[in-house]
Amino acid sequence: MIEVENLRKEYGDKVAVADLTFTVEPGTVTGFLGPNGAGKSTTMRMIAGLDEPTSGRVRVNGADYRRAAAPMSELGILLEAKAVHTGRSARHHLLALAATNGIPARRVDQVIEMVGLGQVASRRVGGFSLGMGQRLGVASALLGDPRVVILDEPVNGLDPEGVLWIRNLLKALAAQGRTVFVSSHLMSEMAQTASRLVVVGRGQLIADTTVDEFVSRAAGNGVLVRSPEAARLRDVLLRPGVTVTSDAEGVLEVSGLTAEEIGLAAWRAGLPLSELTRRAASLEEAFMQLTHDAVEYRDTGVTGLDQQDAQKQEIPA
Ligand SMILES: Nc1ncnc2c1ncn2[C@@H]1O[C@H](COP(=O)(O)OP(=O)(O)OP(=O)(O)O)[C@@H](O)[C@H]1O
Repeated sequence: MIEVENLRKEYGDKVAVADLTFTVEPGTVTGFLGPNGAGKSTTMRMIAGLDEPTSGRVRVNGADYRRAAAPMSELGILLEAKAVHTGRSARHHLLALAATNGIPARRVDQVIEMVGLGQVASRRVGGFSLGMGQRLGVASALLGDPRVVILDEPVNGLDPEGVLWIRNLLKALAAQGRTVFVSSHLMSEMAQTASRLVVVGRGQLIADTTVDEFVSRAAGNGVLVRSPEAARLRDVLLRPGVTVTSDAEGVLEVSGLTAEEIGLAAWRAGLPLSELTRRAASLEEAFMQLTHDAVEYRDTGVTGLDQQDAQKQEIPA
């Protein structure tokens, strides 16, 4: 379990993380979302004890992680992908890490197999592709068989097979009862991997909830109804708490009623239906709506995530 309490990080005048409080529970994958510069990496680094908070505190498995007797068995972390320039082989890299942390050498072979690097374990890490480097990073994070796993943008630069592999790995780690906390810009990927979300914007908490509840908060959830008697149907459906809009003749967008309730109401009124489709906002739509005010780097007219990502590349590191 990760407990974050009133966590704050200031860099001079800049408040990177503003009094964040949330808990990440074991047994599920929790996604960590937020626009660029929202404070995700800074928060993850503070959880891992790599950055000192300005104030507030973090507990990993109920204790101060930095004082743990065997830190690698408490927490494993994969930070944002960086090229590793080393002449060592993957196996030697992991063996060195294991030796300094009192981890038996046989565990190195286990993690190498687990991440699918068996064929290339004796190759120089400096020549690894980004995907192979990510797998090595995951192997390092899992080396101590940690109860808590934190991964910052683990699917960055991975091909579809690598993305699927990460997704299944994270779910398997959570199913083993571990705490899995993962940041990603890929909303569709997060929707398929995480069941809970912590969403931040400008260093502040926007949501700490399930993926389903987060998506249900967004506008765009409703039922599309097509009927040759749309105007009469609209009168039948309208009541307090129900919204009916129409952009085209014969088509209604209804929110506040389920498809079943609409179908029953139409049948009772003797009105024909030619379509009844439940529409759910995607996680991406929900994210865009609910973090709209918290986007730090925005040009006028920019609304899409892809454009935000493009901007991210323009921001100096
Ligand atoms: N070492 C630092 N010195 C000064 N400012 C920093 C430092 N590290 C981060 N920041 C600032 O703190 C804010 C939060 O950054 P952080 O990298 O944690 O965000 P993020 O949510 O991980 O963003 P991204 O999704 O773009 O990686 C940003 O405005 C960033 O510019």
